[in-house]
Amino acid sequence: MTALFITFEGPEGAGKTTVLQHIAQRMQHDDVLFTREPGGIDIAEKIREVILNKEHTAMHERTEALLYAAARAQHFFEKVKPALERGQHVLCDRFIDSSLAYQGYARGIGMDAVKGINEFAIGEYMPDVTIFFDIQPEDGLARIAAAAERETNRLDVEGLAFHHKVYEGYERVVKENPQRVRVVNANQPLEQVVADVWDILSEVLDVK
Ligand SMILES: Nc1ncnc2c1ncn2[C@@H]1O[C@H](COP(=O)(O)OP(=O)(O)OP(=O)(O)O)[C@@H](O)[C@H]1O
Ligand SMILES: Cc1cn([C@H]2C[C@H](O)[C@@H](COP(=O)(O)O)O2)c(=O)[nH]c1=O
Repeated sequence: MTALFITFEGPEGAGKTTVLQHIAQRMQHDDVLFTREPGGIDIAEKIREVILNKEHTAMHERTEALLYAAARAQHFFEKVKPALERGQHVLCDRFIDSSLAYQGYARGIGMDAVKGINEFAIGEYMPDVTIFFDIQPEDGLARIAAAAERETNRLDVEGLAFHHKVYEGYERVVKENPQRVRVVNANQPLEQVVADVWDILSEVLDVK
């Protein structure tokens, strides 16, 4: 079976990281790589620290978009592409759709401009399947606020209007990519969200 690149997307606090942890525990395969953006590899984790640092309030939105794309290029060519070439499926917490929703739509740079930057960064590569965790921003942010162990970052602390724009950006991504993007209701008990994601993965991968 050809190795697949599967990405997990959604607003803040949607549950992507938690669900991925459950999937990783349940999955019996060693031919699956779990990773995340921004980060997943040393250089990209260092870029992550710069982007998400709450003290960096002066960061221009173009700088932000370029840093996400730079982290993506390093992570993609150093970790994701070699894994796919070895035959490993890759499950990645966030990818280019985050840039489209957050930088392209919510920051107002424009989705086409962000596509252009990313085309330079990683070429034409796109995920095979994307699972969108659908939750209203208020509900996701309330989860983060309730999670004492979760440190907030520079993007989390943007106002609610920004997070509503992020959600609208994702709605566009979902509408424009019906073949690639699968939507899961993330505002359900965790076990149900895990089960819904598992059903999609079972359909596209040979998992037990
Ligand atoms: N279905 C759920 N119901 C209730 N709480 C949940 C659910 N899924 C996750 N949570 C809790 O919500 C919080 C945020 O979850 P998580 O960090 O997995 O979200 P995320 O999508 O990765 O967020 P971000 O992208 O903002 O980091 C955590 O405290 C987690 O335990
Ligand atoms: C990849 C990517 C991410 N973001 C934002 C989304 C979140 O606010 C943070 C990442 O934090 P998480 O806890 O790991 O989800 O970065 C973005 O704005 N653009 C992107 O391309």
